[in-house]
Amino acid sequence: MTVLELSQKWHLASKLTLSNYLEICKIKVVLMLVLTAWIGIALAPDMQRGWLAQIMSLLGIGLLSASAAAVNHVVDREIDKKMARTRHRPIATSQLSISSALIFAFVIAVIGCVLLLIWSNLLCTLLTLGALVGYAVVYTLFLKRATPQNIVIGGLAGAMPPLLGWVSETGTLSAPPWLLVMIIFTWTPPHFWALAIARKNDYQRANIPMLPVTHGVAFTKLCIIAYSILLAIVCMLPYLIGMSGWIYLLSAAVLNLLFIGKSINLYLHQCEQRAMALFRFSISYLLLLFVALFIDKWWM
Ligand code: HEM
Ligand SMILES: CC(C)=CCC/C(C)=C/CC/C(C)=C/COP(=O)(O)OP(=O)(O)O
Repeated sequence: MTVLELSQKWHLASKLTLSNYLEICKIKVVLMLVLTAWIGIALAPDMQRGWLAQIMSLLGIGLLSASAAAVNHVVDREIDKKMARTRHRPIATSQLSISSALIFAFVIAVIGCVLLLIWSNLLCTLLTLGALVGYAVVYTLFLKRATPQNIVIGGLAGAMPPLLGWVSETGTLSAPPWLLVMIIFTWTPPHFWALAIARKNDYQRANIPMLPVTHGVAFTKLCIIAYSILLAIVCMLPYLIGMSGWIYLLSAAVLNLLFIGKSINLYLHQCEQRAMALFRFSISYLLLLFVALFIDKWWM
């Protein structure tokens, strides 16, 4: 083998390893979590910490979220092997060993904690660690396998980042960021159940008690409508307490009308593609809602 061939092989192997590590971090989800944490910082009272401290805090929150995602991949490897959507994952296919994944998760968690301790504060570090344990242990190891309410309760961990961002800035707990947590908390069930309807057979095969498996698709669709209405109500709270203005109110009204409309549409039609479309819409919805919160705060 020539030196050129060897270097090409090494290049390919390292690219593959990097993409495996990125995959177990659930990088797109983590980017969304970091975005919501950033809005938490942007809406908090300005503590004159400067942009470097804010970026480092977001990096810390992102690293701890990625660590939680990596642990989820290790804990769920047997389930992942049984589901069409997840059976190509690096740990499920043994492309990445359990020990490498756990060492990786530990190292990035330690770096994340150090960043948060240096650039934010102890309360933010502890709360972020709490969210990590909430997702990687409480949701993944216990709730996911135990009850169809798994994602309702477990959703709290993923809903925490706006509060984490706010606390990284202020060092104290206060009421306004909890409203943002409540928004993501209420958004999570329709976000996930839409996907669970489309992937019902996967969950059935893996023996995971997701709502469409235990209570049927029609009931799950009704729950999605109920949560989308609740979400619309919760979304009004930032305006009602004077935290956000009319740009946010208008954006939230349009987005929620669309969400409710699409949920009702899903109930009225038996079509797997509509469920996937609602799942994808839920992601754009959250992105646009949080961008609207930001624009509302900084353009007025
Ligand atoms: C317990 C709570 C949650 C559950 C059970 C859940 C479930 C899922 C699942 C199963 C997927 C599909 C992943 C895949 O295709 O491999 C997904 C995708 C996604 N979720 Fe969630 N989710 C939750 C919370 C959140 C939160 C809090 C956020 C952001 C704030 C979020 C953002 C996203 C995004 C951006 C994607 C698309 C990822 C991609 O395209 O690769 N999720 N979610
Ligand atoms: C520190 C902090 C904020 C932690 C939150 C971590 C985090 C990555 C939350 C996202 C929730 C999520 C993607 C759940 C899906 O898990 P699943 O196992 O049901 O989905 P899967 O089958 O795709 O793995």
